[in-house]
Amino acid sequence: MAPPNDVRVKICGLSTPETVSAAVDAGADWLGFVLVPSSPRTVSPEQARLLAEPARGRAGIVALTADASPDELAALVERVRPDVLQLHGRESPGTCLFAQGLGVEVWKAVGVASPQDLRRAAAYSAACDAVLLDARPPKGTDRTGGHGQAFDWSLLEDWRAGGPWLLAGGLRPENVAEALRRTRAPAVDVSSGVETSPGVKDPRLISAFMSAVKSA
Ligand SMILES: O=C(O)c1ccccc1NCC(=O)[C@H](O)[C@H](O)COP(=O)(O)O
Repeated sequence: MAPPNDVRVKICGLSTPETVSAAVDAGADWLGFVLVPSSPRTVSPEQARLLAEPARGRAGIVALTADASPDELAALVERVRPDVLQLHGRESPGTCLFAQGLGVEVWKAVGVASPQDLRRAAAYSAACDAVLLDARPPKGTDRTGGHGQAFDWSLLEDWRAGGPWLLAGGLRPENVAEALRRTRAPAVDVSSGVETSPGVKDPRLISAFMSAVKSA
């Protein structure tokens, strides 16, 4: 059997103590809390902080927001005390730099559907700590992530990242090994693929996803 690899994993959209604990026990590197009101996974800053508390020091705490103002970002950092702010809207590189000044790591999500999107992602590398490549949201929705849809991984075949990055979008226990083989991603992010319905995480799927990554 091949030795476990060092691909890192973020489980996103956690909203119960049981699934936080399942993710930590399965070896997740980061736990994501969605602070976007239109999401089926949304939690308040206070809920995120309470849910994260038992996991601090065992996994990185990621607070996810979209198109928040500078004041809102500062309040969110104060109230949740995350290790990472994931900006999942139309934030500029300038906003990423501002968020870094709040004393947290900043990850910028970029929707990918074309080589041009990858060039856009490169423009963020100097302004944030990591870029998260995700599928673009389906037309007609203003929710920018968590749709369980993959983008065309062949776009990444000749792509060279300008810095740390994560692969997201439509990953599941059944397809994550293929995604890793085709994209050589150093880290992956999953939400819908470890749920039984939107917003309802399943500890068994979390464990299956982690095993699929580690044995890829
Ligand atoms: O998850 C959400 O509901 C969400 C809402 C608004 C903005 C971003 C959101 N999620 C961002 C994530 O990091 C997801 O994990 C990522 O989009 C992958 O989701 P999925 O394809 O469902 O695995």
